[in-house]
Amino acid sequence: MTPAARVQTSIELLDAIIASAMAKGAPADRILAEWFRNNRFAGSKDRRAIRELVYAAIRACGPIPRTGRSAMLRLAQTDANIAPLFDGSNYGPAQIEHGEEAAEGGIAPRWLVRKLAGSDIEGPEADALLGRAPLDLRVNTLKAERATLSLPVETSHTHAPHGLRLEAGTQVEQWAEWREGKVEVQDTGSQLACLAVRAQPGETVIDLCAGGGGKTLALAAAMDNLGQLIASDTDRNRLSRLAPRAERAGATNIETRLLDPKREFELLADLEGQADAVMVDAPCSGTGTWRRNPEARWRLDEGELAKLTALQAELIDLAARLVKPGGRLIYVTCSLLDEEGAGQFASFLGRNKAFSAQDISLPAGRKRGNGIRLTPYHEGTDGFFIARAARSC
Ligand SMILES: C[S@@+](CC[C@H](N)C(=O)[O-])C[C@H]1O[C@@H](n2cnc3c(N)ncnc32)[C@H](O)[C@@H]1O
Repeated sequence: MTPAARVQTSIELLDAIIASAMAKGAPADRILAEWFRNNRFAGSKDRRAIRELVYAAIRACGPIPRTGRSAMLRLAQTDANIAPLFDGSNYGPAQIEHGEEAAEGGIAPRWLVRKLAGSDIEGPEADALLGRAPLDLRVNTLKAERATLSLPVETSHTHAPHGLRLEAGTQVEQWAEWREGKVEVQDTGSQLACLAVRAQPGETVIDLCAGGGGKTLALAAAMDNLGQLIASDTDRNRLSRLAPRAERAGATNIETRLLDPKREFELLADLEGQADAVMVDAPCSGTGTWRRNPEARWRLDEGELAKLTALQAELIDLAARLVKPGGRLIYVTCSLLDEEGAGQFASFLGRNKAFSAQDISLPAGRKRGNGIRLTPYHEGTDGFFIARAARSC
């Protein structure tokens, strides 16, 4: 493909991504993967260039752009190589018309920029939300040790005790060490969140919103496969990904429970007041993970955010019912908005006097409210709020 044809293809893909974001449909990476699958004429260099262009254009626009072309024009304002490719050639984009408008730049839609600023995420903190995420691994201590594991590429240690960092884009899934379950792909922030659980061998631990089980696997390793680890979620697809991952990781103490939305407690009733620890890795706006999903900024609106904060409150209250006297509740969110993090947790403590916040000391992070905040700018991780509370005996 010519460079101009790559730009035109990226514009068309951006149109599809914008439409999908407005309809809350497939995410950008799925739209790209499908296009690459259906258009085999695009070689690996084309695919890499198109992916770069699409994501750079998404990052360059704050509010949702009207069209893919206006998004690409916005990118052209910051990258001088792009405007000359609007050359009107056969497969290239039409020439730029005089006065043709580019999409608006910025970090996010304005209402969200205001909310982030209200949570002290502005300036370089806000800019870093749209940076490029590195690739982090967690060494699975059920099968290997960080100190002795040898891997095909150079890695550096992260703040997490079993964390390794390597160049983004490395195809770790092709390594024998990955297939053998010695390493898992997991952001250092997620690893630190699991550390805050302090899961011990022999305990009863519940990962209430386990999703595909990224954190469950870290908890199984911390428990050395001893004790009861319950992974629950309302999403059948996500939860079903856990079994093959657990098998590869050699994690043998996990029980999955698929919950019914609004009737979550029914399937957990036998655990009422029984758990040593319950982690709520709550569904959230994901403002801390925009480095990986920059178009997620365009999917969120104030109504959606209000629904999420209400659900988070319900899930913390549900978790509290499962914690035994003397046990602990760990609240985690990959959002940097206080209403989903420090504020949400403070409200929980306010309405539930049996719980008191515990100081958590993690190898990285700064105090925020009753918990710890991690940000891409300061800690180089995804953005997280992590807090722990103990139930009185
Ligand atoms: C932040 S994600 C969890 C990520 C996961 N813990 C991991 O480390 O990969 C939040 C999860 O909450 C789940 N969820 C949403 N509503 C829920 C509910 N009512 N009860 C339990 N889980 C819910 C979502 O399906 C999603 O998997």
